[in-house]
Amino acid sequence: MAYLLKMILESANRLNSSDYSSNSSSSSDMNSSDASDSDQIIVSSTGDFDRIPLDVFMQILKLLGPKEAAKLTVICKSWKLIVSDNMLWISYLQNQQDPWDSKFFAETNLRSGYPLRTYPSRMQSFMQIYGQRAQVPGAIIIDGGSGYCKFGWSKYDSPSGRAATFLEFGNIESPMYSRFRHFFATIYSRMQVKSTSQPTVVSIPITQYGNTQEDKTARRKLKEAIYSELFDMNVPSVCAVSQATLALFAARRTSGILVNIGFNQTSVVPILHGKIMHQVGVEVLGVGALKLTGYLREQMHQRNLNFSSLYTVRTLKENLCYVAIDYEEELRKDTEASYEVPVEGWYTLKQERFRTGEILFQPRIAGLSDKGLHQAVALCIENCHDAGLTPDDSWFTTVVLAGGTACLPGVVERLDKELHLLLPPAISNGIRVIPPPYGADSAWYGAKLLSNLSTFPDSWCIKKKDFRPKSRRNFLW
Ligand SMILES: Nc1ncnc2c1ncn2[C@@H]1O[C@H](COP(=O)(O)OP(=O)(O)OP(=O)(O)O)[C@@H](O)[C@H]1O
Repeated sequence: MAYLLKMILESANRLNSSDYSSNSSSSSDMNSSDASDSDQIIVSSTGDFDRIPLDVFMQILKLLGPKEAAKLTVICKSWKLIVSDNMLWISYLQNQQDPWDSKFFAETNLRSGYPLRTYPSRMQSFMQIYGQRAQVPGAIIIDGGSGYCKFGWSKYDSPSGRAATFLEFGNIESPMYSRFRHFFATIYSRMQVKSTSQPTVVSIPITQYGNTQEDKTARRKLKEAIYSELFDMNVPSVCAVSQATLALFAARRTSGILVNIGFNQTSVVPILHGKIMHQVGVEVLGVGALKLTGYLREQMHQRNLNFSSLYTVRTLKENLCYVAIDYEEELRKDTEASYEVPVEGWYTLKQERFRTGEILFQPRIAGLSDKGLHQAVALCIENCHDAGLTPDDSWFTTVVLAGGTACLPGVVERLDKELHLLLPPAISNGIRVIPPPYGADSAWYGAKLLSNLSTFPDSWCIKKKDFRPKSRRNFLW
């Protein structure tokens, strides 16, 4: 094997250093090569290598790695055909750190930007895609949740920082220019990057849900404010996409119902081909992470369980609480369990463990008048059905959860069960509830998919010179 590798490399190097070398830089080859465009050298075989079975040949190429393999395309047409094999480049992409499924989803569904177009009829070869991805500059990703902001560099595995939005930046749900500026400037400074250095991808909060002209104007202004502020900071190109859409992309879907159990509220968002269907209706519930923490705190007070900060309550919620599949039955069980909170010590919870999450489905337990989560999702599904936007119903039968609270054990199963009970079988049979793809960081990961696309930034970002706000600076906030 080592001998074969050596022979291949030698023959490639010989040819690379001869006449062909002028146009053989590995990355440009990868970008420009196409199985049909090498007319200069027409050789019908790979010479002595013809005797090697193709699968062995492929194994050798896999061992050589993408850089060396790319050089081999200049040897002759036969080599080029073999080396351009999609499966070979797929295997190189699979060997990289990000999950292959997500990369494949992104390259086949998100390459075009809006409007989304699904390939692969006009798909480029994976060799070209590999080369283009290698050259993508990457981006700063900022997902400014109303409770917690997640930020980081798109080429990293996960967000490099998280910050409590309400403590550090004020409430960005009422975004004034100065708040935006302070918010973005703080993040760039935390990341120790210049705003001018990279494109920035920002999640747009799920606000202004309605379909009135006022709602549309408010949404447009919010988006324009984000772009304006970042361009004022000389960010070279900017992409702002809804937090809900990004979370759906993270689940490798472009259509479905995205249920974000957020910090202050829960939003049920119908999305078709990456666009929020405001005309169908976004359902909003006043129950979110903060209410769950508050309700657990109340129950702990009632049982005289002392704690010095809300951090303790939150930690217990995240580590002991769950959602029961059958609430009444759970009340009859012994559900006692303990957890040690650093510094504070051991705590034992009983029914609080499942009563806390139950307010998602029965808000009245905590004195709230909202609909239950399952009722809001069922209503959204029925609205999608009635709207008849597509010939079949498949787009809205996938329900994707997002947000930290959606990580509570049992939420997926309970929602699935309740939806099957509420909806007629004709609709409920196809329903599938999907857990949050990356927990509280789902939107951040959706933005990461966009930022590493072979077509990024051109397909998704706007450059400063192309930005034409309708009402620059003339905003209400
Ligand atoms: N495993 C878990 N179980 C239960 N709750 C969790 C878990 N992980 C995180 N959370 C809760 O999720 C909340 C933060 O959620 P998230 O980061 O999705 O909010 P956000 O993005 O700021 O909200 P929004 O979507 O409204 O902007 C916190 O209250 C945290 O306690």
